[in-house]
Amino acid sequence: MGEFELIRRYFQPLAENHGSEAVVLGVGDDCAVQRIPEGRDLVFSIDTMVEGIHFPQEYCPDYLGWRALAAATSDLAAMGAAPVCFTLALTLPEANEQWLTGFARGLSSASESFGLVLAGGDTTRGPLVLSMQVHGTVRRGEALRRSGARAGDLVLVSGTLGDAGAALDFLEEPRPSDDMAFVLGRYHQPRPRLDLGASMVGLASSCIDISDGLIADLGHVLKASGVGATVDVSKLPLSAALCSIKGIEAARYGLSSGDDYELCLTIPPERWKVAPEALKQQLTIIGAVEQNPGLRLRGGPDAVGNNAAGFDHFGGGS
Ligand SMILES: Nc1ncnc2c1ncn2[C@@H]1O[C@H](COP(=O)(O)OP(=O)(O)OP(=O)(O)O)[C@@H](O)[C@H]1O
Ligand SMILES: Cc1ncc(C[n+]2csc(CCOP(=O)(O)O)c2C)c(N)n1
Ligand SMILES: [Mg+2]
Repeated sequence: MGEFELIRRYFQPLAENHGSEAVVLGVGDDCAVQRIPEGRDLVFSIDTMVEGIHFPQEYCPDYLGWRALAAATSDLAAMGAAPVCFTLALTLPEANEQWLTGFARGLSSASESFGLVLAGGDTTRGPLVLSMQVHGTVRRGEALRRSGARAGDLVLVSGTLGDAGAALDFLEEPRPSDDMAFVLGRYHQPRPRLDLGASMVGLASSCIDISDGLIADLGHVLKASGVGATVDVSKLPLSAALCSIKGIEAARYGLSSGDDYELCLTIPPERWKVAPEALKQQLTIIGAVEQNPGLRLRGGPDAVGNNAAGFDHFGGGS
């Protein structure tokens, strides 16, 4: 099977998954063409996944297709953007039909589930690496940014934290318990918080998605906003499964492990008061923004440290 046959067989069908009026021209030409509606801004981002770094060697291709698109799409959720389309740059060691079938299946269900149509890409031979560029739109000037947090704002997170990080210990488990199966599901099939992000436009003062752990990602918000915060570790939303698997260590996972793709937002208290009940139910208040720079943790077990700098691909060297 040649390069063009591979694209036609496995990826062309995704381009026809669900027509989007915004994609004027998709797979097959030198570029795709996207039309931006009047009064909206284009929001776009690219993320790469490398075998052995972001996913294990010999990883299930169905999960890989889903996870790679979910991780990239989570950045659209963090900006409050509505999803439109994505491009896929895929480097493969070989054209294995069984692998490609699984990968295209996982990618296709993620693309339908998140409402993003495949608009183009690039296919090359080499070590397994994939990059996805996602495109969305948001009302002009209203994209949620990292830089808008102000002293007095509440710090909120969606869902539960630490599950996907805990799953890394069980990726090879032949007979996982129910608790293990729960955290594994959170690692294999993360669900970017697109609806929540879009609903927070005009309400949140800042937003980031948690790909790298709460301490690291909230740290990016605080730095970009020129403020600090105190987080009450006893308020962290932790799943029953994580608590049962990790016990006293659960809070450490909630603070510093990545891959959950939940949102961390800040919001002025007067806006929180009038926020719709349906939004409040998806979020947990974990702390408050302060003038004094830096992140302070209180209310946690003694074992909890504050030094989770996040994953740095070039850190630790000279
Ligand atoms: N090679 C690069 N060239 C230009 N800008 C870059 C490059 N790498 C990263 N950036 C920019 O740096 C900023 C931070 O990137 P980073 O990848 O850490 O954020 P993220 O995608 O939200 O997080 P994650 O990749 O952990 O999901 C982004 O604005 C990104 O566009
Ligand atoms: C097999 C395996 N080992 C470790 C991890 C954890 N991990 C790797 S990179 C990263 C941060 C985001 O990276 P980037 O900044 O490049 O987007 C995280 C949380 C994983 N997901 N899979
Ligand atoms: Mg990135």
